[in-house]
Amino acid sequence: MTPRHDFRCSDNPTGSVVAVRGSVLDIAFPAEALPSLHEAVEILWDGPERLIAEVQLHRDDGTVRAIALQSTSGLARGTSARRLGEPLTTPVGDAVLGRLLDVMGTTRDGGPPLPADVPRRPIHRTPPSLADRNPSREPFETGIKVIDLLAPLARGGKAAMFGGAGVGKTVLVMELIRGMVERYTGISVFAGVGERSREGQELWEEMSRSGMLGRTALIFGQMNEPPGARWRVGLTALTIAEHFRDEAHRDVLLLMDNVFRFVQAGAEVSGLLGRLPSRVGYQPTLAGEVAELEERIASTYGAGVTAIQAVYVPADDFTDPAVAELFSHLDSSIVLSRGIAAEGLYPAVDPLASGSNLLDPMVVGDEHYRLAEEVRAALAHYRELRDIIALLGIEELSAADRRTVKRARRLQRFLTQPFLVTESFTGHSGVTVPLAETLKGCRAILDGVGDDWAESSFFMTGTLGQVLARETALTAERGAAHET
Ligand SMILES: Nc1ncnc2c1ncn2[C@@H]1O[C@H](COP(=O)(O)OP(=O)(O)OP(=O)(O)O)[C@@H](O)[C@H]1O
Repeated sequence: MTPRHDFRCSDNPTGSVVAVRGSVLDIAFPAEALPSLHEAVEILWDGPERLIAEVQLHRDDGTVRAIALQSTSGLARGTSARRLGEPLTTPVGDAVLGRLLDVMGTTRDGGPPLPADVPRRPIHRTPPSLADRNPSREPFETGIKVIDLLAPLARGGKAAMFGGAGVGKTVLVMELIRGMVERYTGISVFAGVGERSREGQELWEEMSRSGMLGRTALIFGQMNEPPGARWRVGLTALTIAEHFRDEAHRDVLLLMDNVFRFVQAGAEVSGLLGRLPSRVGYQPTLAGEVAELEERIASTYGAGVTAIQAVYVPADDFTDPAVAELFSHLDSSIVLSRGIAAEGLYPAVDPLASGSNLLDPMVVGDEHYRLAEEVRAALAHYRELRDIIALLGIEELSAADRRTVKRARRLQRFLTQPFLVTESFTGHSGVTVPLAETLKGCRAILDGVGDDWAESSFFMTGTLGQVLARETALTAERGAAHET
């Protein structure tokens, strides 16, 4: 059998397309020159753009089955194909900063093409060995209260936002970009996987407005592109991030929206390749494909890759195999809840379902750890009491339970926060809150400091000081109304 990564091909012999089924091509080659798995093959056609396919399986001694990365519309049987002798490659290095690229590394921002001598790297690589990985984890402060308190992100770690349609994943990822990239001195790489194509353009414009574009590379394979492009675009972005980590020793912030679309594209490819589906119709290779991507997102002793990913949860079903598979690779999981979003409590982070490996007294310290536990306990108790309140009314609760409800509701509201990226449609100016202020505020609420303050004073604001300022203004307003 041909070795998996033997890409030698001395004379680049040509083959011929023998079957075309959408994105899947069967290509015949001379038996002694059969391309290796993952090798790129160029289809020599006169179509609108260069057509590259990646070899996925060997059908027999003389035929490979490959997945095209561009549209194959108009491609006829008998068209010639040429081995490229290497896997798909992407341009890397400083030249890609400030540019919007597709899965092949072609510029899509309307600007000039990249210089011809820009270095390129294959998109398939093995992850760093365990000995080369840096296991140290320090918290990465985001300025978003509920995340810093209950699901702290790790510098050089992996985090994901999970949620069904329209619960605020993209808004949260955008807010993290706004809040973090400004303070962060490293490089950012944004991978747009299978989402709306206008989002790419908007992000590019937003980044150039805020002056962050010079430190960012944007790689897009959106929902209008063929499954091959959506499937491989994550690896392209990751390869660019790895180059900055390994060659320039610079910290990289890798943002991916949306990783579920990567799994979905893999399922489409698997079906097209003729593999039998597995659980819930997913590809039988689901776990391997997710691991191939996630295991490469790693920090080495030279520099770290901090990854923030958005994960769409189909039909709000957290037991979905793709979602469950992704959960197992993360340091921090931020779960967004439809119920909380429906109450207007944004960011709609579920405090009980979200968590982080960093929430350990050895990492965040005793005080933070205990406070997070107390906040969770109060919110969990309130959740239990809600049914009783709905049936019998709050008066039926004991005095202690009524106090818990009062404080839990204030905590819930205190953990909401107006975002910088939503200023234009909510009318609230965005705030970021230092962790120390978040801890101080939660401690005070748990100790009953705000028991007599109006709930609305805690809603969509920043520090406890800002809550108090609102409360004071409200009291003054009430006093004035009373006098007239
Ligand atoms: N923090 C927030 N503050 C105010 N409104 C918000 C916030 N987050 C989300 N929303 C509201 O929810 C809508 C959907 O958010 P968003 O596009 O981020 O969802 P999503 O989970 O990415 O959805 P999809 O899966 O459809 O891409 C926003 O347009 C906005 O109206």
